[in-house]
Amino acid sequence: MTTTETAKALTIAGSDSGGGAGIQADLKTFQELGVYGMSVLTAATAQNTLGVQGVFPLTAEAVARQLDSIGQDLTPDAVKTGMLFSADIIEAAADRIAHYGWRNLVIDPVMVAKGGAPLLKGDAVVTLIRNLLPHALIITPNLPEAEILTGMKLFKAQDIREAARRIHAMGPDMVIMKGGHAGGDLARDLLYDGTAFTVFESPRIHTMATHGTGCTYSAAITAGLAKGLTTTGAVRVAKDFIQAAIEDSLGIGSGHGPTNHFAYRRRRSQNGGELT
Ligand SMILES: Nc1ncnc2c1ncn2[C@@H]1O[C@H](COP(=O)(O)OP(=O)(O)OP(=O)(O)O)[C@@H](O)[C@H]1O
Ligand SMILES: Cc1ncc(CO)c(N)n1
Repeated sequence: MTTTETAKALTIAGSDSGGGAGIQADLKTFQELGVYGMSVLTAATAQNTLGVQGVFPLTAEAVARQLDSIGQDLTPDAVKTGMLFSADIIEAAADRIAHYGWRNLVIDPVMVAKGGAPLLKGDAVVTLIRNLLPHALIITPNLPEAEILTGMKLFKAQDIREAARRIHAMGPDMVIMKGGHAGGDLARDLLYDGTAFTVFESPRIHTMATHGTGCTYSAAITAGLAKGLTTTGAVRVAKDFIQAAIEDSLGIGSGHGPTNHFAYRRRRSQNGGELT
């Protein structure tokens, strides 16, 4: 991106009709961080704060055509993937990402919704590893996803570090092991760049309103990369963004409510700060 251009980010993900996760969370986050958002839809989900009531995937052809429409006219400065659902959609996405040479790829390896509904078919995990991970700048697994990727059980800190090393060996330049699912007073994320570990942590908030935290966090990282931040800078902003979004919850719905995508920008403007 040159300084005169608007930063553009693309999300390749599923729709959450409830608006808290998926494409909707990604586009809201891009917008809040001052980045022009584009979207390639992989599936519609019938979903609310109570759970997932239905999953309706698009064909791989429909995904490939959307990617071509972007690639033939609009070059994203950063790209993220979320719910990809099936092996053939992953193949189409990996093929088009490689074809257009898109950089700054963030993979959120979405597998299961918080209520337990599968968002990735079991037989697609191997395709995700083989076809998509080698193109990634960053992958952001939560602990259950990291367990599926590595076949390990992740209870101890040293095992989480070993899992990060193994996922790094699958191809991404960097791995962020997210700590939302771990216990303890801190929500601690671990960034591994193939050499060293960097810890990003914040006080854990006790709330039901954590629907879409992973989507929002990886979208905020993607927005930062699109604007030309370093990886560490993008993760730092994303951590502040998700912390504010969980803290200032909206009280929407009667189940696991969405996070507050306005919160980070509101706080920045109240403090007289510029957006980073
Ligand atoms: N209760 C919490 N308090 C503070 N931070 C949290 C909390 N839960 C999650 N986070 C942070 O939110 C980000 C996303 O992590 P998480 O592990 O929840 O992702 P996820 O399980 O993929 O989310 P989802 O599947 O709902 O999209 C991480 O930075 C994590 O540390
Ligand atoms: C569409 C969609 N993508 C991702 C998630 C994971 O939070 C979800 N619940 N729904």
